[in-house]
Amino acid sequence: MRFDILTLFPAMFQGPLTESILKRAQQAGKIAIHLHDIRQWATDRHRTADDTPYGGGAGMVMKAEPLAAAIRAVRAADEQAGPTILLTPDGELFNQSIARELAALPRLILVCGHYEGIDERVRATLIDRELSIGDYVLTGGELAAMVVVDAVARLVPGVIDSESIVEESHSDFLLEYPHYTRPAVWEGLSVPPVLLSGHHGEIARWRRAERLRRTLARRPDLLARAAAAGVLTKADLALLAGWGW
Ligand SMILES: NC[C@H]1CCC[C@@H](CNc2ccc(C(N)=O)cn2)C1
Repeated sequence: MRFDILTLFPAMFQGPLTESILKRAQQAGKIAIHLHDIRQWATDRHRTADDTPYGGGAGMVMKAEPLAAAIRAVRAADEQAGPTILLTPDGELFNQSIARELAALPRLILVCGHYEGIDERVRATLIDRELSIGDYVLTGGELAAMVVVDAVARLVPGVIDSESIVEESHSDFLLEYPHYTRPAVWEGLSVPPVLLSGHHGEIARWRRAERLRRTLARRPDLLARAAAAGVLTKADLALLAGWGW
C-alpha cells in the first residue's frame, strides 16, 4: 500500500513513520510512505504557500495554486489511484471501520492543512474525503495524518500478525481483554489462574467475558453498536443479561 503525504513540514514525520513497526513494514516493502513538501510547488520568488484571507480576519489561508499543483503532481507520480484525503476537524470522524476500509485500498493521498485552513476551491475540486481524528483542533494536519497512517498501515496484510488484529480493541466494537506476562506474581499481584491453566477453551471464554465486562463498564455505546451489528453471541447476551444489561 502506498501513502503519499502532502505537508509544509515533512520533518515532522521523522520518528512515528521512521521507527518500529512502520519502519520495518517499509523495509519489507509492505507499505511505502512518500513525503511531499507543498512549498516545492510554490513557484513565486518567496515560495509562499499561504496568504491573508479574503474578507479579513486573523491568520493565513493555504493558497490554492501550490496545493493544487502538489496534489496533481503527486497523483501523477504513480498510476495507482487512491482518494485524496484532507485531515481537518470538520471531517468525518475516523474510526477502526474506516481504517479497515482504507487499508483495502492500494493508495492514500493525505493532505495536511495548516493555519486557518485551505482555500475552499481546492476542497471543492481536489479533495475526495475529509477525515477528523477527533473533536479538537491541532496546529496542523500532520499529527492527524500520522494517526491515520499508523492505524491503516498496521491493518495492511503482513505488517503485523493477523492473529493480534482479530482480538484487539474495536475490531468488533468490543474493547480488549486484560494482558499479563511474567512474573506470575508482581508486587504481590497475581495473574488470573485461568490464564495459567492451559485450558484454551476456558481462557477464550474468560477473555471474551472480560471484553464484554470492560466494554459494558467503559463504553456502553460500543456495546449497543456491537449488538446492532449482530456480533454478540447468545452466550454474550446471557452474560450481559446477568450483569443487568
Ligand atoms: N481551522 C483550523 C483547521 C484548518 C485546516 C487545517 C487544520 C489543521 N489542524 C487539524 C487537522 C485535523 C484535526 C483533526 N481533529 O483531525 C485537527 N486539527 C486546522
